[in-house]
Amino acid sequence: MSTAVPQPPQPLWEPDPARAEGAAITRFQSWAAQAHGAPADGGYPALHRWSVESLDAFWAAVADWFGVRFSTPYERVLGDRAMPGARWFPGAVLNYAEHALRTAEDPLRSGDAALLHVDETHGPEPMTWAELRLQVGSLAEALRALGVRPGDRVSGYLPNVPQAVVAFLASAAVGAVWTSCAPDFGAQGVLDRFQQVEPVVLFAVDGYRYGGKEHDRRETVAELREGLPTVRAVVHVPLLGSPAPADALDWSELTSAGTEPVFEQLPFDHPLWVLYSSGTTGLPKAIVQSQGGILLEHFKQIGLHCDLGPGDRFFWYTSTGWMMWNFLVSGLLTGTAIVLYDGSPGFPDTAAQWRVAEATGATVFGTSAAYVMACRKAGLHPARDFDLSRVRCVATTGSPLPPDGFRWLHEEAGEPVWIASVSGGTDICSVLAGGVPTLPVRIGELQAPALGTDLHAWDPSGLPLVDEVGELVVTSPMPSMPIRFWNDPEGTRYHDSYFDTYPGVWRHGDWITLTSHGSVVIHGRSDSTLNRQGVRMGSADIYETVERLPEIRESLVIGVEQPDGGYWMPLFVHLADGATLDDTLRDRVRSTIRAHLSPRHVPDDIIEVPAIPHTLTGKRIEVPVKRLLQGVPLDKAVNPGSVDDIGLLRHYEELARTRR
Ligand SMILES: CC(=O)CC(=O)O
Repeated sequence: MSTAVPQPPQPLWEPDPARAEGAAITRFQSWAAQAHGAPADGGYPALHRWSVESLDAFWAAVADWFGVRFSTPYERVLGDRAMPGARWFPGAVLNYAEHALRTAEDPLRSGDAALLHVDETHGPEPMTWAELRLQVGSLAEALRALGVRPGDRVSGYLPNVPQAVVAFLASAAVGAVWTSCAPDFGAQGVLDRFQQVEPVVLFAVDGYRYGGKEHDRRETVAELREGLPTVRAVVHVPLLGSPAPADALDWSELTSAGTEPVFEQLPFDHPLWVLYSSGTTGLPKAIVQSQGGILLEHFKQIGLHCDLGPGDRFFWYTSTGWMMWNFLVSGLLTGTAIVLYDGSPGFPDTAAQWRVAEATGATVFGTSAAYVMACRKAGLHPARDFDLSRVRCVATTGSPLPPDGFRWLHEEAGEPVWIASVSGGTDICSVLAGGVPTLPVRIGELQAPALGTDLHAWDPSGLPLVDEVGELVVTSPMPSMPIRFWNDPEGTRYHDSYFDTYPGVWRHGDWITLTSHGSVVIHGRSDSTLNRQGVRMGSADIYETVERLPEIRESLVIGVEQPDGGYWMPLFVHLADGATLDDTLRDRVRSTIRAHLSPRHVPDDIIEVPAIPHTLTGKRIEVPVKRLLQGVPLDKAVNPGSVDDIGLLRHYEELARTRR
């Protein structure tokens, strides 16, 4: 039997040695070797090992390297390392927004662009660091005058526009807890989120432009106001130019006083924002991350892994309803200008995002793997048709980038472009594995686990696997892990979301392979969360909406990753007596979902089934159905003893066979 170690596949791309030498991560390693005991040799693998074996030294080094301003110093790096419940930097006091606006204090930089706003009607409109700082300062003062205090929630029903960044930073400056939804969410979707956290202020647009059309949202905003009795003030953001309703405050009046910001000094674990992640049952999880935890995690990820700094322009196509928006805004931490594109990814044509990258001089351009595949399918030639000479990295997320996506980017996105396929999520508002500017890129692989991320692939009994598919686990705490879920006083939902499979160990819910050459391959969700174009959606939302229709007795929605990188999201319906699944009913199902949730929630197919299978405790069976649809045989996909009617599952097994 041969014991030869498998040879890694040939790299698709390797960093230019001079570039690798100058990368922040290389300089960080040399400095940390002197100042914090990091290994001077062994490159990224050695640095990564040290970062997870010496968590305290690593995170102290990150804080030092990025010059984190602790207005009261920390007593220790990790007070308690139990998961959940790790205590980071006890005693430390700071403010996230102060760091995001630091560049404005530099007279040589304050006149540079901090934000570049693009929409479907205009090219880049800059806002300088000085302007951003004063707008944030003015709005923070206005929020205080409205009685907003640290810990109060401030909500935004806003697209990806400068006003959203200003409102978030002003909230963080005051110590309020930010939360946002994109305006393509229907009223019920927003209320399911915001009602959980009881905001005192609502920033809301009158509408937005998307796909060449204006979408008036004033009626939805009225519904939100009705459904949010805790809101004391509504701030009207007139994107479509409509006047403020009589009882709403005017955006420009609150932001034009020219006031220097006052940054509330807050404990490290003070909540910064609430993000939402939809599960399979109940309301979306309301995930709370801390000011200090996000500050350090994003400094590391943006400064070291994305290699972003002053002079860079960071564009990620996102909406305010996805954590990539929060990640994008953190580009400001490293003095980088961020590109806010508020529009359709495919308007006026599929090339839209490349056009934005060209127009803004983006140096790191992030998008979804699905967009890359759409460009490939449309036969685009971005580097031929646009000046992408400034783009040095194209990053993708949302779903694993398929091998053809790597090849296409390598050929069509300009030479030599670094392809960073990254994966993490809302739960940590960051990246667990992805880009490293000093490592080679191999087709279909994420370059490596991120620094400070003790990532492994485990089998069901908790044994580590290499070169085999396992559950993605993180065995040491990370600062951006949730401090808690909102309205989860005992921490039960938080615990059950990540820690019920392997006690004390974070189970992320992805199937991965950790390769023997140190890279990571992601195979998709190991639970049944729907994840379409990077946006996680709860099946529960869809059931709730569809089953309001009298013709639908029960439903089941599944998201299936396809071998070609696509995503198939069928909705199975068990009809009420006498109902027929004809085109009229199909249209009604689609339009109900579109109106109450969003266009993204609309299924690809609606398929009638004789009944929906359940567990013995009455839960709809999603994961086994997904596995059946992926071709796993019935006896491997489900334990028959746990199902109310095993015969129902044969239907899905058969469907998978006929679809192949
Ligand atoms: C970084 C990510 O993992 C983003 C996502 O797909 O949710």
